[in-house]
Amino acid sequence: MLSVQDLQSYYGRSHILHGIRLEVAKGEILSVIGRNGTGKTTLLKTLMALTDRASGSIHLDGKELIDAPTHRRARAGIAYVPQGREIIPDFTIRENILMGAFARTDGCRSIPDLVAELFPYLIANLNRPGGLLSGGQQQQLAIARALAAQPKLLLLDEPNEGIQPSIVEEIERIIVRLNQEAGITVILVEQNIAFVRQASHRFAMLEKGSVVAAGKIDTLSDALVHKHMTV
Ligand SMILES: Nc1ncnc2c1ncn2[C@@H]1O[C@H](COP(=O)(O)OP(=O)(O)OP(=O)(O)O)[C@@H](O)[C@H]1O
Repeated sequence: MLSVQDLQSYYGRSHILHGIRLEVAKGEILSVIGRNGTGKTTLLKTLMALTDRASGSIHLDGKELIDAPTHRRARAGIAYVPQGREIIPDFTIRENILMGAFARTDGCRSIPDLVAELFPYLIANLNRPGGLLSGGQQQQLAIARALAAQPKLLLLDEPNEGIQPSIVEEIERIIVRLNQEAGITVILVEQNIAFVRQASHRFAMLEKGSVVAAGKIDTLSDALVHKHMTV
């Protein structure tokens, strides 16, 4: 479904990603792991055309997107949940969710059934301002906004960062459900290796902007984790 070849990415003169190669099959969860500062967020941003410059190839279902701006990638079926969530505090929950719907190509600006199924709390509170929600609820809102675009491919950047431990499991369950029940392909940046092992089909380990190990999740050994992730 997604094939990335020789991906280079830059912020100004800083060359951050060096020849990334990735393959993600339809229906998979690919987890991108690695130490802080190795380029995981930059990889997701580059897939969404949000860095200053990039080259290489990003094929989604056979369509080359490397020169496409962000809105065209959204319309091609990629949705992004950024680290820090970036919801608009003064907008209601409904308005925040519907922002995602502008990427739909069928002109429909409604809340999809999947969002209602996964996030009953949000649906019961559609007129509350997004800024009044807890961190975990805001994360749910950011995921709901992305799902309102009815994406094929969802990019999730550390969805459990800064969230109360009691809510983490709920977010994890939602990620697994949207993959297993709705068939949405996911690229997940995640620090929790136990969850990576439980939820993902494949992994890619980054170091200094390059993929240093990748494969089926059962090949993610403790030795690999220790070598590339402990400080
Ligand atoms: N806007 C920017 N301008 C210049 N350099 C940046 C910018 N954003 C990130 N970088 C640099 O790019 C490199 C990769 O950062 P990135 O945030 O992609 O890493 P990461 O693996 O996601 O780390 P973390 O887990 O801390 O989020 C780092 O050296 C960082 O300092």
